[in-house]
Amino acid sequence: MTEPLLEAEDLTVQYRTSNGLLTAVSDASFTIEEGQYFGLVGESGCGKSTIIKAILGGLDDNGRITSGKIKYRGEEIQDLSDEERNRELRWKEISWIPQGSMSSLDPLQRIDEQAIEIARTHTDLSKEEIRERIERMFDIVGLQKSRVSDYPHQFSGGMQQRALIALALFLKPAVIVADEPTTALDVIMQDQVFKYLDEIKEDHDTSMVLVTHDISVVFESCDKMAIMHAGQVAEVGSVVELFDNPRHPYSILLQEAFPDVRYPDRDLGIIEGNPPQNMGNVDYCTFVDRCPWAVDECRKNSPPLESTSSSTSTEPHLASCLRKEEELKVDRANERSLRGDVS
Ligand SMILES: Nc1ncnc2c1ncn2[C@@H]1O[C@H](COP(=O)(O)OP(=O)(O)OP(=O)(O)O)[C@@H](O)[C@H]1O
Repeated sequence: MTEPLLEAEDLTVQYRTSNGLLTAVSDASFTIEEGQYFGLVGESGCGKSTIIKAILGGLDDNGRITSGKIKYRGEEIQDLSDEERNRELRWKEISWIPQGSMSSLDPLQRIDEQAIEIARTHTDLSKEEIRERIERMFDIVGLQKSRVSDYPHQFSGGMQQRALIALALFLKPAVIVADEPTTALDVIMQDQVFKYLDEIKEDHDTSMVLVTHDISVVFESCDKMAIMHAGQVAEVGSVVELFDNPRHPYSILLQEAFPDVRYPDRDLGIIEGNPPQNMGNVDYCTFVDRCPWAVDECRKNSPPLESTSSSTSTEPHLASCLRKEEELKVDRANERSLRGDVS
């Protein structure tokens, strides 16, 4: 079997805080294959950006991978130095579209100069080819080609974000890591960027890790997804499978909370309570206090992320719940409180 393109294996990340160690990500595992678009979803604070930063080697100074591995094409990358990472991975292999462009563009260099510097370090493209590619990307993200020689400060905030997307994509990287990439853009521009992402996926077998709050974007654009809750991966599998047959209580309640065109008259559920701040090591299910189906056992151990019976040979469907094989049904009569019944 070939190695996955990108893999997180039992990844735990902790931050030092004035209250002690905070576990932002706990034993997270997932794999991304070549040509796969992978969505990472979950409430604010569940650890999505921390995972992205861990993949890119950009954790804040007080953050550390305390256990687990991140592999790229089978090679461990979590301990690479910045220099090794820049030389071997950045831009050409793994390219990053961050949430905000301000800290990512060099304010002292024109965009085309930045493109030339990146491409010269990572490819043997000629100056003309580089210019052609960055101009084509400018066109795609809705910027005038004639502006490739502008400095970042000559663009508006949204235009800077588009210039950054152009830089992140013009070398056709193997994996694009995108943290809410189009949030700052208007709807038409978002659509255009996603259309282009679909196009390069077809043409180059590009993969993507897409972090977003917007689950509908994941349904539209991704093949596979992980749903996170308070540092733990609740469930991971194909988007269709997770939507049609969620196995983790959090995913089941999330599905109830989102509008579904198939059931336009359905009342939407709400997920009561707030996710916990995980201080110290996590040896319990982080959803336990919000879960209508929790049992004592859920407080005693952190449930392993394991295969469910709906896994297929081509796409495992994993969930981290002791009750993942039971038919958990939301009690509709009591839907607002989301007390559940097991049938
Ligand atoms: N530098 C830091 N120091 C201490 N705690 C941090 C730090 N960065 C993140 N955290 C904490 O780690 C947890 C995960 O944060 P993270 O930013 O990864 O979440 P997220 O899912 O990306 O949230 P959002 O969707 O709001 O961006 C949160 O509890 C957050 O407060």
